[in-house]
Amino acid sequence: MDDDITDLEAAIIREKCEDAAPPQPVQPLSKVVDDIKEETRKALAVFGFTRFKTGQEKSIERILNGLSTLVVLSTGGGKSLCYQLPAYLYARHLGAVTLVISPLVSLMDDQISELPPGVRGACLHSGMTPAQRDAVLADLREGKVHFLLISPEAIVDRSGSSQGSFPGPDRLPPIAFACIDEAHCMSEWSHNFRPSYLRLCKVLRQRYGVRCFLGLTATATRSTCRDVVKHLGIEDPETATVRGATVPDNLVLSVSRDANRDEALIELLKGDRFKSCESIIIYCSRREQTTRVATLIRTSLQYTPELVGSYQPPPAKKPRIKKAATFDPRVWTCESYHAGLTAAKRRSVQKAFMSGRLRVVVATVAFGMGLDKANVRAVLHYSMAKSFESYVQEVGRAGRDGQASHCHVFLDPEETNRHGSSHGNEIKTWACCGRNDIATARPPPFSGELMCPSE
Ligand SMILES: Nc1ncnc2c1ncn2[C@@H]1O[C@H](COP(=O)(O)OP(=O)(O)OP(=O)(O)O)[C@@H](O)[C@H]1O
Repeated sequence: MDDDITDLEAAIIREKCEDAAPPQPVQPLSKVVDDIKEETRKALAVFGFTRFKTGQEKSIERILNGLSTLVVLSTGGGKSLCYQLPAYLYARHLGAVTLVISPLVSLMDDQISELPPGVRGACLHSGMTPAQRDAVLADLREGKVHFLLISPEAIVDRSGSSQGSFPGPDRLPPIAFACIDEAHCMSEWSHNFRPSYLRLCKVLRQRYGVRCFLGLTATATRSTCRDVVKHLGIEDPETATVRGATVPDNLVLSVSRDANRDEALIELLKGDRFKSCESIIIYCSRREQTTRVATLIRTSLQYTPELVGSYQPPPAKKPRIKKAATFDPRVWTCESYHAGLTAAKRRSVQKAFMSGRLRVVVATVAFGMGLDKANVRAVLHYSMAKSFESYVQEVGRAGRDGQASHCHVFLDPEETNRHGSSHGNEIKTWACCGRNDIATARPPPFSGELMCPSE
C-alpha cells in the first residue's frame, strides 16, 4: 500500500498523525493502588529477589508515582529491574504497556529470554520476519505484553524528521512510561551519541502521550547528564537523578606505567592478585595486538613451575578449550577476540568464555557489549580505554556477582598523547583513588595505590 502513495502524500499523512491529539497519559499507579509499597515488595519476589540493590527502590518508587527519572548505575548495577518491575505492575493493574527503547538490537532477544515466569516482555527489531512482527503486535494489542523493547529508529526514522515504523497510539494499549536504555546516547557530549535519540522523547510525548520517562545509563558524565535530563523533560535534575557508585565497590582498581608492558602483564597475572582469577578479559586497542598478547600469555604462563608448585610436563599441544574441565588456576587457556574474526569464531570464543572453559579473552572493545557473566574476576586494560566513560563501562564487566574482582590499567605514554593529555592522568588518578563519582566529582589529587609490577 505504501508503495502507491507519493513521498509528498506520505509526508502529509505523517504530519497529520503528528498533529493528532495524543492519547491521555496513563495515571501514576500510586494513585490507583492502595498499598503501592506492598505491591512493590510482592513484585520483587516475583523477580526472585529479596532486597533491592542501591538505587533500585527509589527509581521504581518514582516511576510508580509518574515522575520522570534518570538512573545512573554502574554496569551490572541492576538497571533492568528499574523498568521491569514497574512495567509488570502497570500492566497487571492498568493493562498498560511500557516501551523500552534500546540501541542494542542484537541483545534484545537475550533480555527477553532471561525473564522470570509471569513477566512478559517482547521485542520488535529488524532481524524479525513479518510473521514474527505481526505476532508481537497482536500480543501487544491483546495486552499480553508487559514491556516491549524497540530500537529508537522504530519510533523516529533515520532522517530524524518523521515517525518510524511503529504503529500509532490508536493501535496500541495505553503506554505506562517509556524507558530509554543507554540514555547517554541522547547527549551530543556522549561518545556514542545517536541522532535518532534527539527527537525520541518529543515524538513519544506528542504522538503517544507519554509523560513519564525513565532514562538508564552506566556512564553519564556531568555534561551528559545535563543534556539527558533536558530531553527527558526533567525540571528538578538533582532530585530526579538516582545514582549508585559509578564503579562498584567490589572492584579493586589499580594502574601502572611500565617500561615493558608484556613483562609487566605476565608478572601481574602470576602475582597474588590475579593468579587465581577465574575469568579474565584483557582489552587491547588493536586487533593484531590481541593476537600477539594472547600468544604471549599462552606461551609464558602454561604450567610455569612457580604457578604449579611442582613440575608437570607441558601438554603436547595447546590444550583443547572444549575439553577443559573445572577451573584449575594452573591452566591459562587464552584466545583473542576482535571484529576481524569470523562470526563463527567469535561465537565459539564467547561461548567458551561464558561456560568457563576459556579463562582469558584478549579482546578489542568488540567483546563485552551486553556480556552478562557473573564471575568475571578481572578486567585488564593492556591499552587504555578510548574514553573515561568507556573505561567505566569496561571495568563494570568484572564482579557482576558482587564478589571482589580486580581491574588494572597499563598506562602508555603514546596512547596518552593520542587520546589527549588529560585522559591518561584522569584514568590514572581516578582508577587509583577509587570511589568518586565521575559525574559529580573532579578527580582527587593522585595519592592512591600504584601497582608497578615491573619496576
Ligand atoms: N535486587 C537484586 N538483587 C539481587 N540481584 C539482582 C537484583 N537486581 C538485579 N540483580 C542481578 O544483577 C545482575 C545485573 O543486573 P542488570 O543486568 O539489570 O544490570 P545492568 O545495570 O542492566 O547492567 P548492564 O549495564 O551491563 O546492562 C543480574 O544478574 C541481575 O539478575
